[in-house]
Amino acid sequence: MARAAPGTALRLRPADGRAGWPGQRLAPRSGSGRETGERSVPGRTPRWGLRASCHRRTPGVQLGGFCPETVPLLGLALVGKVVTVQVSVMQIQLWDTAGQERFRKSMVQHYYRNVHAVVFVYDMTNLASFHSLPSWIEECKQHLLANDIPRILVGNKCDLRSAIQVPTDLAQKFADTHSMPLFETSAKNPNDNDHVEAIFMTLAHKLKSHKPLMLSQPPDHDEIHIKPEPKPITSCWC
Ligand SMILES: Nc1nc2c(ncn2[C@@H]2O[C@H](COP(=O)(O)OP(=O)(O)OP(=O)(O)O)[C@@H](O)[C@H]2O)c(=O)[nH]1
Repeated sequence: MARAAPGTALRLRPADGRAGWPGQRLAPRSGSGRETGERSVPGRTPRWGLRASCHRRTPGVQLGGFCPETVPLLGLALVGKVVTVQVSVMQIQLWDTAGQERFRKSMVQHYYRNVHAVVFVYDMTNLASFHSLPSWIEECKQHLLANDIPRILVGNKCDLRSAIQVPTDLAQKFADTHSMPLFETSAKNPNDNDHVEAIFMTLAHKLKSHKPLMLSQPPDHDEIHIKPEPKPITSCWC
């Protein structure tokens, strides 16, 4: 979602693969025909765990698993996911960008085109990542993302309790100031997988109510049926 701040941009596209989506151009096809892939684009301070959250680089995987990635992302990672929101089906593309500045410059314009939502991700064990959030919000503004598109704030690595540098009340205050729900989670802790998924389901709900980009096709597989919208929490799920 602007790179979720650091982070991830979400685009919705019809499941029938109609033209006009950047991901079509960029993403290799998986066996199922769903798109997953990666390409270069902007990012944030590296090593915040966004990739692990998005379970990138593995076509067809579910959101929420942990990828013990140790190599910095050099470009853009794209994860496709089909979700069912109430009676609607939508395909979500999560665009994870490189954390390193030098990989961001050339792709930044493309990256912000047709973004429908933003997940701002910071590393709870890295205060600098939290402090850079305003610059990511500003970057979204500069690229003309509408102020009212769905945005959420995610603190990752809450499993590293003894290393936490960003207290929940500080993050909550920031989230309130910017009218975003706050989630604190761990991409690593297997018990948190559902919670990571719940975060994206919250976003799906927000997207549904924000823009009726629902699909008419029934899903074939790899779908999530969701119930009432998960509530953001302000405490660690570990
Ligand atoms: N303990 C713990 N480690 C995590 C978690 N999420 C990610 N990591 C680790 O943090 C490192 C960075 O994770 P990535 O997902 O690659 O981070 P990134 O923000 O995408 O980094 P770039 O690819 O450089 O943009 C990896 O070694 C992950 O294994 C988490 O929730 N808990």
